[in-house]
Amino acid sequence: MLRVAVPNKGSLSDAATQMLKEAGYLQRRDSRELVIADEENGVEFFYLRPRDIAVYVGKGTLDVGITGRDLLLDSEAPAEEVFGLDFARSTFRFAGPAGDFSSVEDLAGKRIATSYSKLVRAYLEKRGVDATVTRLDGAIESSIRLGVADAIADVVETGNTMRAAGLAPFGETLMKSEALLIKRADVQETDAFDILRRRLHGVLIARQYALVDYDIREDLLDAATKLTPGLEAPTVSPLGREGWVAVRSMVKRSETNKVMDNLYDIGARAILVSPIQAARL
Ligand SMILES: Nc1ncnc2c1ncn2[C@@H]1O[C@H](COP(=O)(O)OP(=O)(O)OP(=O)(O)O)[C@@H](O)[C@H]1O
Ligand SMILES: O=P(O)(O)OC[C@H]1O[C@H](OP(=O)(O)OP(=O)(O)O)[C@H](O)[C@@H]1O
Ligand SMILES: [Mg+2]
Repeated sequence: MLRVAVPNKGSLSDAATQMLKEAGYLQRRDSRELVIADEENGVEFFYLRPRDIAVYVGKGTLDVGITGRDLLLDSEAPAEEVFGLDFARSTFRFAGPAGDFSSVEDLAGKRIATSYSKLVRAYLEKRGVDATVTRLDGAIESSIRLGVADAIADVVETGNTMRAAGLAPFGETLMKSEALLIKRADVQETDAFDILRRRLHGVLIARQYALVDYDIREDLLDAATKLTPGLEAPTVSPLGREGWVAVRSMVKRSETNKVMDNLYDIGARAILVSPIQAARL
């Protein structure tokens, strides 16, 4: 059985479970369950702390897992990114009391609190900045007010948490993170792994793309398919109307309205957009 690590708590947990459900896998119903076997698909899911997932996968105890890129780097475990899963997107930034710092060099000799101490130490070393890094578990933004640190390094999504604590980000972004599918470097390329990878990719495609159908005069087909090239090539079918064809293509969901406007402008009609329920490319 393929052994898969799934986050049991925090920002990654619900979205990871939801994605695996959409990919047709059995998921736990009760958050106290630690392991569940999906016999039909030959996969066993282990629910673990997000921070520990790269460690288990790196050591080879588990074959693959879902975790954040920031957590993977901070673990320094020999696990590899397979692909991004397009959720839990965040950046990782230094921040301090507004006006106190303007660049990373200003951190020399200062105290920095973070939950990602290895990632921060590695970055400071690369930049040649000597500072004291203290690892705390969470609510990092409070550490400055409580006198434990001069600056912090933490996950930023909207920036609301930092702003509410009177802190401002400074210096370049240390990294951009999102949830990832990770694997052990030498994981066996079994059928179950290949199917998991393809199914998750299918969920990503179904979420990111929609189908557009429209009718167009044959002489305008080239112009229309330039607007809707699809992933490989659009499907062009005959239409019961002399000189016209029907086209079906995949378009980015975020671009559907713009594409529909542009198609209409060049003469396409009966333009319909529909969601993709599932995909296997
Ligand atoms: N507000 C957020 N928006 C997007 N991603 C986030 C956010 N907070 C944390 N993450 C991402 O979630 C992962 C951290 O997982 P973890 O479970 O430790 O998060 P958490 O939500 O801080 O959990 P906890 O409840 O234990 O504090 C990282 O990859 C991080 O980039
Ligand atoms: O930029 P924002 O949208 O405000 O999101 C970022 C915040 O979210 C996370 O905290 P979380 O809620 O997980 O609390 P924690 O600090 O206890 O981990 C992260 O550690 C930041 O504090
Ligand atoms: Mg947190």
